[in-house]
Amino acid sequence: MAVYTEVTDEALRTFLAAYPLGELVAFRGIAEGVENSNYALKTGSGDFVLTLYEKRVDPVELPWFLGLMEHLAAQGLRCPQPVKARDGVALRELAGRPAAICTFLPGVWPRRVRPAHAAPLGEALGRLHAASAGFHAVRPNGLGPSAWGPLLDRCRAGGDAVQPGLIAELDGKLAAILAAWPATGALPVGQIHADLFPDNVFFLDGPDGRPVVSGLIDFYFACTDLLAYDIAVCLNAWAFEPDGAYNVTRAHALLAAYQRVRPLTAAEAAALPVLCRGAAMRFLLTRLYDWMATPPGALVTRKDPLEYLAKLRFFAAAEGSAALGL
Ligand SMILES: Nc1ncnc2c1ncn2[C@@H]1O[C@H](COP(=O)(O)OP(=O)(O)O)[C@@H](O)[C@H]1O
Ligand SMILES: N[C@@H](CCOP(=O)(O)O)C(=O)O
Repeated sequence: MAVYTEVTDEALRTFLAAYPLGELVAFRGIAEGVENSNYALKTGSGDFVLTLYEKRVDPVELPWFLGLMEHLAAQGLRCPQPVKARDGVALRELAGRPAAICTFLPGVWPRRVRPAHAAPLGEALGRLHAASAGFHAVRPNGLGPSAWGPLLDRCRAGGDAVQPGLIAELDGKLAAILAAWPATGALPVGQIHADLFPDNVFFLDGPDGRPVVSGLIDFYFACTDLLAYDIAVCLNAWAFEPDGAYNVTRAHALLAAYQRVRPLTAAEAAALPVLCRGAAMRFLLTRLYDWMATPPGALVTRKDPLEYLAKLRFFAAAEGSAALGL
């Protein structure tokens, strides 16, 4: 479910009249996604995605997100490119919501991650970081280490009902992560995606049948943070098998392909284990909070926080970066 705001044909036609995109040919709501309302749009000029930004996105931040996507697309990265209306403005309003049209990307996201996805993903992440180097506006990570304590506090009352002993375990693990977190200035910083999960990476089959990245989407958690933290997010999201086992071969392929674009510094390589623990903590906490805050019967499917407890435990026990595939 991800159409929270309905758009009438009439409102859409009036909205589209501001753009040089030709006549509306087809229009349908996209069921996937959780944050915003997305519509697939076909006009005389081609295929587009119309997004109406819902309550969880702060409208003040939208120019930063759209500016980053515009910058990355101009650098040749395959990501949604915001489309400007005739007056040069991409961020507009529709049905009482901030709204924007972006280019539609071909491909599908992998429902089942395979070893062959790892190298193209690593390369795409490296390219994203390289392409973002010229984008200088800063957006602090609202879900970075300083947010984890307050988020854990908000889960304190109900967390142990999800799993007995959970809150005490997270208190201990969070304290250890924060104590080992890299000092400011120790690692390279840049624009990161921060949520590059399989559902945000589209693939097509290349000429040899191997998957090729056809697009990266959903930049609405993007921020200015440690580049290597983005790798840690990807290892969390892509390197585990459905049975919970860490696939070190797949992780190695991801890391090696990334490093062909941007080699890691020695400090980044050494910090990888704590960055992976931090990324596991971040997704565990947001899932735990959503798990407790989402009322029964809500249309959004809740994501399992305990999947990330298992990942956090794995990273806490792993010995060094080599055990993670570096
Ligand atoms: N530029 C795009 N090109 C093609 N499909 C897109 C594009 N943007 C979004 N989508 C589709 O919309 C779905 C939800 O988008 P997403 O940005 O993940 O939403 P949310 O932020 O609400 O989670 C995606 O899974 C994809 O099917
Ligand atoms: N990737 C996060 C949830 C964010 O959802 P998205 O649909 O905006 O990518 C998680 O798995 O917890």
